[in-house]
Amino acid sequence: MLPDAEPYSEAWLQGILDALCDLSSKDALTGLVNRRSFEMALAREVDRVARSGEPALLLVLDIDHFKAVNDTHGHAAGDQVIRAVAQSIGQTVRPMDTVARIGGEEFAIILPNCPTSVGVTVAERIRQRVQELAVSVGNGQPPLTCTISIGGAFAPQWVRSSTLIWTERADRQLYRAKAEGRNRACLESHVDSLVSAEEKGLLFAVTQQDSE
Ligand SMILES: Nc1nc2c(ncn2[C@@H]2O[C@H](COP(=O)(O)OP(=O)(O)OP(=O)(O)O)[C@@H](O)[C@H]2O)c(=O)[nH]1
Repeated sequence: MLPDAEPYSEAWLQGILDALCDLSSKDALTGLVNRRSFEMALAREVDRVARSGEPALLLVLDIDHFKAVNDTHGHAAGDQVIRAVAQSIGQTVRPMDTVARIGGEEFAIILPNCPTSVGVTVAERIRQRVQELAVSVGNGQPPLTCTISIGGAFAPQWVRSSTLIWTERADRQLYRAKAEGRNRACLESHVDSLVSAEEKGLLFAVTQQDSE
C-alpha cells in the first residue's frame, strides 16, 4: 500500500523505504521476522556470544500434527492457527528476543543473555501458553486448539560456533520432542560458564595483545 503522504515528498519516500524494508525482513502472514532476517540475526548472535561470553539460547518450535488442522478445517483456518501461535509466542518473550517464522508451521526464537534455568522456564511457558489457545476460525466452527513441540540449544560461550551447527543442535532436540510424544520442550543440557569477570577481562586482554 502506498504511504499516506504527498507523493514524492520526503515523508512519502521514507514511507516507501519503510514498506520495502518490511517486505524484505518480515513474514507476510504473521508479521514476524522472516527466515532471511532470522539467519542474519543468528549470525550476529554467534558473534556476540563469542565476544561477550554471555549465554544465548536458540529455540525451534513446530506446531504438532498441523497437516490434520489443514485437512480437517481448511487452509484458511490453518493460517489463523499459525497467526495465533505467532502472536502468543511474541507475547511470551522479551522485546530483545528475535521471534521468526522460518517455515510453514515452524518458528524460531533467539534469546540473547539467557541463562540455562531461564531458558527452560521460557520454553515451558511458551508451550503452555500455546496449549491454552482457543483459536476462533469462524463459520460456526468451535475454536481450535493446538500444541507445539520445542527444541533448544545454547550457544557455546567464548567459542565461535556456526549458525548451521547451532541450528542443527536445536533441531535435534526438536526431533527428540516429537519422538517423545510432542507437546513438550526438550533442551540440550548445558552448564553455564563459570568464567569470572576477572577471567573475562584477561581473555579480552589476551585477544587485544594478539591483534597488536
Ligand atoms: N495453512 C497453512 N498450512 C501450511 C502453511 N505452510 C505449510 N503448511 C502445511 O503444514 C503442514 C505441515 O505438515 P507436516 O510437515 O506433515 O507436519 P505435521 O502434520 O505438523 O506433523 P508433525 O510436525 O510431525 O507433528 C503441511 O500440510 C503443509 O501444507 C501455511 O502457510 N498455511
